Amino acid sequence: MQGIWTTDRIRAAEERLLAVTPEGALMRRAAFGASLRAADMLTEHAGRVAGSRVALLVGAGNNGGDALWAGAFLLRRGVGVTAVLLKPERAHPRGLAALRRAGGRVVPVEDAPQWLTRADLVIDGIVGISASGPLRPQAAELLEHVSAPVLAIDLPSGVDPDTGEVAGPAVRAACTVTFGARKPVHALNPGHCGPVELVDIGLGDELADPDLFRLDAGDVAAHWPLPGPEDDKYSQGVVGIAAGSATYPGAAVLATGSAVRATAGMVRYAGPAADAVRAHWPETVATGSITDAGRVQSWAVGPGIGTGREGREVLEHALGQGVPLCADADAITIIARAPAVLDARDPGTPLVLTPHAGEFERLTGTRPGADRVAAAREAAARFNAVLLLKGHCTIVAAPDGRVLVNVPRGSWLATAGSGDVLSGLVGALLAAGIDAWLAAGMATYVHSLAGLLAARGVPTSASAVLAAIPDALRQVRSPAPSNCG
Ligand SMILES: NC(=O)C1=CN([C@@H]2O[C@H](COP(=O)(O)OP(=O)(O)OC[C@H]3O[C@@H](n4cnc5c(N)ncnc54)[C@H](O)[C@@H]3O)[C@@H](O)[C@H]2O)[C@@H](O)CC1
Ligand SMILES: Nc1ncnc2c1ncn2[C@@H]1O[C@H](COP(=O)(O)OP(=O)(O)O)[C@@H](O)[C@H]1O
Ligand SMILES: [K+]
Repeated sequence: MQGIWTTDRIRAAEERLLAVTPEGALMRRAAFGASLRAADMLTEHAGRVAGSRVALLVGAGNNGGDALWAGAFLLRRGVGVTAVLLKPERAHPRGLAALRRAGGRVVPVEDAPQWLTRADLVIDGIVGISASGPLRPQAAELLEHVSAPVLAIDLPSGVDPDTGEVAGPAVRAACTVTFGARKPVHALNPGHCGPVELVDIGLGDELADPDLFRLDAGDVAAHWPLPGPEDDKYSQGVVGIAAGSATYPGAAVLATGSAVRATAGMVRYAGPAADAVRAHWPETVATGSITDAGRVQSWAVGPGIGTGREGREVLEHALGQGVPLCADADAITIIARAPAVLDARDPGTPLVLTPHAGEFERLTGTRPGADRVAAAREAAARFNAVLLLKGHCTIVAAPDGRVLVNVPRGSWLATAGSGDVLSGLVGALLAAGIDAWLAAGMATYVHSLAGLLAARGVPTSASAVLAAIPDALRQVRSPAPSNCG
């Protein structure tokens, strides 16, 4: 698992490390890493390093210092570097001296447009982890003149470091180079960060447990249930799906199908769409009513069941079975309207709730807001459930405070029915006995990878996402190497 630390924690760790490191050493380490990345970008976008032109946007803090030092390193490689100082009197003194020594040009903000429009690459050192609020007007105006690719130092300026919120003009980076540890913004706003490269500055020993996690392919591969020599169809966990209706059988077909694709264990379906489910997935055991469904090790309940009395009875019955349960879609609305339905649950039995923002509001009374991690964490504690908050970046919070963030692979899953596919995946993993927080995270990871593989660059559908689950699992089990992102 990748760890992610909030800026308070990073700052505290940096202070401890700074106290035992020669002055300026950390910044030079960080800036040297940034200059290597900048050189790669110049090769990629301008076809050369020596002879290319870089503009630095330099704010008043250490983030600006990083940019100045990176500029000094690039000058040594024959790059023409111009620094635009937003607050000349507060520019990092050592960084500025290094840039000048190396032959860099320094210009005031008024002259910036001509240098920005000519640049092959812009380095954003406006603000880093100490950013507060939207960009100040002077910095915001400068961004209007940027057309070259941007390398963000530590994080894209204008994006909140801890929540990823954008409340005004902000840098949209082609790539971000960060130092010491990943910060929440990198997982919560991948669209503004671009691929994120981590430069080691020796912070590791100063960082304790992460605040957030991000799963990688290895985590998913290590825990994904595969049949072993001793297994049979029951031993891997039987998942029950209660979804769909006679009028809307699609949700049932999608949720059941994704459970079928996800694991080798048995899938039971219970509900009014049994005929449609059998027709699509002959390997399922389908019945018309949840009371005849037989034993399962988990339930996924909700997509398309309706929010009336029948839906409520189905949910209550499933909650009363004492097995882990994923409540999605209509099941969430039922809980929101009649929280007493949860009385049927044994509080020790794992529950996963999978709201999108609208369902979250129904459930809790408020929109998730800018700090989606805090919102998901609070709701997880309040409902004593794993709370999977859907969206471009999906947040998975456990009632004990653990949170993971799924960094999406594009927006391909913004298509009708893709949530039904997710609930089948979660249900299947719960049946295999996997910790509910991890199960929800693994399901989300594979769901977004399946979305990418289904789309291959063009709009896709929930059925295609479902069909891509096996390929996603194959890829997870033998991932392509990557050092960025
Ligand atoms: N402390 C360390 O050991 C290291 C720090 N590093 C760099 O230092 C950065 C943090 O530096 P600082 O704590 O000095 O602070 P920053 O450089 O992140 O920002 C502080 C400055 O930005 C201004 N500012 C804040 N919000 C703004 C906004 N919305 N619009 C415009 N200006 C705004 C403030 O007035 C202040 O002058 C990191 O992000 C990283 O880039 C790296 O050099 C690695 C080592
Ligand atoms: N812009 C987006 N980028 C990435 N994933 C998205 C985006 N919009 C939605 N998703 C994902 O697609 C799924 C949609 O689920 P849901 O809202 O329940 O839709 P439906 O009810 O149509 O199935 C969720 O997993 C969500 O995280
Ligand atoms: K920055």
